Amino acid sequence: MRIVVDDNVPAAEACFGELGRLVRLPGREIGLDALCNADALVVRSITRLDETLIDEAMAAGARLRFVGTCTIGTDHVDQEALARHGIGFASAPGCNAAAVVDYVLSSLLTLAEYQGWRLTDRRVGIVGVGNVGGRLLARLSAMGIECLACDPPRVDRAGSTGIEGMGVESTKGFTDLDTLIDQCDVLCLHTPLVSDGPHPTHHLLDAQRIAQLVPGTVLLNAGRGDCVDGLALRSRLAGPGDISAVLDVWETEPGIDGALRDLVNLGTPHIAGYSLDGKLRGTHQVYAAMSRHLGLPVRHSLESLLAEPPVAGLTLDGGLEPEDALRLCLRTVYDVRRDHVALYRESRRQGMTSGFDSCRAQYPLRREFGTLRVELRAGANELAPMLEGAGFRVARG
Ligand SMILES: NC(=O)c1ccc[n+]([C@@H]2O[C@H](COP(=O)([O-])OP(=O)(O)OC[C@H]3O[C@@H](n4cnc5c(N)ncnc54)[C@H](O)[C@@H]3O)[C@@H](O)[C@H]2O)c1
Ligand SMILES: O=C(O)[C@H](O)[C@H](O)COP(=O)(O)O
Repeated sequence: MRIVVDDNVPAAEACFGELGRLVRLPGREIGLDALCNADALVVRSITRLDETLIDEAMAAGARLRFVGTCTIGTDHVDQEALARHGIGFASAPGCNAAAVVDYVLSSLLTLAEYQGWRLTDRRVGIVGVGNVGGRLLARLSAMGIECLACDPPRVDRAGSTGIEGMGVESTKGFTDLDTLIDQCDVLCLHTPLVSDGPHPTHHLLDAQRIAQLVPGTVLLNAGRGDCVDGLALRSRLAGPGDISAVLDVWETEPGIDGALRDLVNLGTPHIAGYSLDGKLRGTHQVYAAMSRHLGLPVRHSLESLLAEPPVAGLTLDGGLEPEDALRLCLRTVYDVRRDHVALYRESRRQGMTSGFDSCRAQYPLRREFGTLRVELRAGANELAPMLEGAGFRVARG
């Protein structure tokens, strides 16, 4: 069995090695030739598997039996075409959701510091309340931050406008996007890219909605680049310049708009979910699904793949403002400024496309907030709710 695996999938040898012979390829080079010579494919979001490519490969006699994407997003794979050819498919729902929430908190706390405001004084609107948005809602609410949420497909599915079952009380309930735009200081987009149906997300934030953003709003997109009209955002930032923007995802990745990159407050190369924990969860979820598809046992546990974090603990004494303490803890684990600087440096040095991709290919080790144990001395116990809410493991003094 020949398994073609994206270069950027960690621990593939440990997981898939016993299922077949591995061939590593850069994700953007997995095309017709690879499909025609593989029994299974393990990809990430940069490999486009559309209907034409799948049909062409199968018409050319491909023996492909299984495709797995070690990512949450699935808009790069035509699942109907795979099913039509009897090819098994699995993605990795939720695998890197915790890392995306870490990214959002790191970004917002950084902007708050630079611009002189406190996150606890802001109302946050969350668009798309699934694995990522739901975790963000839970963490922000536990930190005492007021949130509004918008997720029309979820409301359709639940048949109500409430927030039942989300375990969150400080949130008033689900509402529509225009209310979020009108009433929130921060707008976080965590929607998949959906082109059709009753709730499409392509240019969900179009020119009209971008014009409606209240001055002072922070717009953060860590869903898919096409959910925001990049040209309209560029005009708003270049013109009045009265809003802030954090972009992890961009239209036309990896060849992103350099003018927009220069205008956003924080710009990163689609790495919000790039914790080692998140990537290994993705690998393991696909490995487990492929094993089941082949009728084989799942021999390796996720825990066996994860090493100890480089910094496991931190001790805090009293006297720190809660948001300063939070910044200190989160920067011990992950500091978004590193990725922002890397994108600017590498895209200037190598050009936009290569710079964007090289930051992702050579991504440094990053762990999740949940790997850090924060020990509080007696006088610092008041910090516990904020730090626990943000996702750290806290031991009170
Ligand atoms: N930047 C990154 O590194 C990164 C990492 C992980 C995921 N993502 C992206 O984030 C997306 C969301 O991830 P998730 O794990 O939460 O997915 P999910 O499927 O668990 O949740 C997505 C939610 O968005 C909602 N939604 C769909 N259309 C909507 C609309 N028009 N308006 C409002 N809400 C809508 C869905 O009902 C669902 O509840 C993924 O599809 C992926 O594209 C990006
Ligand atoms: O959908 C996802 O899981 C993320 O967007 C993913 O982390 C992006 O990383 P890539 O697949 O591009 O390596």
